[in-house]
Amino acid sequence: MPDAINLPDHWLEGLDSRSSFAALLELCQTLAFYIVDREQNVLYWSPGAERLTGSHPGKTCPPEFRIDADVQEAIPTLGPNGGLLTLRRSARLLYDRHGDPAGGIALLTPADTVETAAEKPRATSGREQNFQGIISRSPAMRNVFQIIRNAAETEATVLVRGESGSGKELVAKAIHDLSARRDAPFLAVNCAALSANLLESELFGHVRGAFTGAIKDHKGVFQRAEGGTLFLDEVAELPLELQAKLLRVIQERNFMPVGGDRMIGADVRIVAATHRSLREEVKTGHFREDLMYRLRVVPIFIPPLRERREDISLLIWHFIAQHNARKFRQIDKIDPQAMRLLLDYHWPGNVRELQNVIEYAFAVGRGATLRQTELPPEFSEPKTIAPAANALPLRSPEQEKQAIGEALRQSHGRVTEAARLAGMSRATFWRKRKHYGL
Ligand SMILES: Nc1ncnc2c1ncn2[C@@H]1O[C@H](COP(=O)(O)OP(=O)(O)OP(=O)(O)O)[C@@H](O)[C@H]1O
Repeated sequence: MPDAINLPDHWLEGLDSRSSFAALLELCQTLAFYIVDREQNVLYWSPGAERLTGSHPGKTCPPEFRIDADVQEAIPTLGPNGGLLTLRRSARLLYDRHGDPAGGIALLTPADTVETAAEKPRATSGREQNFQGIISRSPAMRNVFQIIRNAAETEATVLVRGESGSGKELVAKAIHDLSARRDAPFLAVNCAALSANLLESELFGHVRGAFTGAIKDHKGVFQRAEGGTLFLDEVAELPLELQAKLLRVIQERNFMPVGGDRMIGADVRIVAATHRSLREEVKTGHFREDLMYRLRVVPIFIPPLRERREDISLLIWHFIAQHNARKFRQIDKIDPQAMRLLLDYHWPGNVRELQNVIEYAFAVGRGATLRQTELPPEFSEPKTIAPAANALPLRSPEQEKQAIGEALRQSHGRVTEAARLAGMSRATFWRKRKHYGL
């Protein structure tokens, strides 16, 4: 046991214990520690402890974490990646003012990295885990955060690449919010979601009489985002004729509305995104090479969630906290089997899918514990780990069209929900919907 800490009695007696304790806890949040009461209820589980163990145990202290004596020991527990983790635990009993046991406080450190523990909290400090609303503790994402910070200081065009639901729009928004353009609009357009004509009109606007139905002038997003940032999602889907027009805006900083007769200046920063490799699209003749180079001045790659598994539990608790705040149901514990399934899942729909899974659990379940039975059906099917994409070719085009139509009906046109019902990412859903003319 370490030496006792001797502080002057008269000074200690003059302290307000409540605020002093609160100040101490606040200062130590990045450390992994927790406090239980006499009944072994968890009173406090620090963000550092949540990071280290990958979860919050809820109200009742798991057996391995009980504090009923002053101890220094190694304990095995389930780690953030679902594997077994050995922790070193130093626990102390706490006493009330009558000298009776009132619970305890314990500090946790990874048993095998005690020497480097001093650097660890810095690398995964609370600030780094929530960067402009992007929750992550993975080293790859910390790299992304740094590129966002640097790119935001410039006017460079950014190309974000990542699978559907991996957070590309969040990255674009973060760049906008950190840039000098933050007080001007941030507008997003999904290039896969509209037909070529509608997309042209949405991007560049049209004048009255430009085509049947153009009953009045319409300002496109390039005009409405004046001074701000335009997020062009699924930019690889942009038809070739519109690629030429986009290239012109980037080079000349002006454009012509559909049916117009004068150029309009465009002061807009472009952040584009794609789930495809633009290089491959260039090779197959679907994307202009000159435009690719103009767009990918600063390329940012977001790894899929399955490649940053340390983020899974963090995101689960993040979305649970968001739902808890709505007060319909409070979840403060995840059944270990449910947690194991969540940690092992392949997450083809990335963070959006995880968000939906938590929403599903809140909708179908009750009580303080998230149970296995509250996870969507794909978690009880034997092949949950296989990517959903593998299953798609099993459907004939006719079946697929039917499935998409049915999903749209069931979800009353809510695309995110419909995509989930059809077992596709939202981007794939949009593309296929367009393909089948639904
Ligand atoms: N790291 C993250 N932290 C918190 N929320 C996230 C994170 N990544 C994604 N999300 C949430 O997941 C959802 C999908 O994110 P987003 O729309 O940015 O993905 P995307 O890659 O642009 O998807 P798509 O290509 O389908 O448009 C959003 O609700 C977003 O807030």
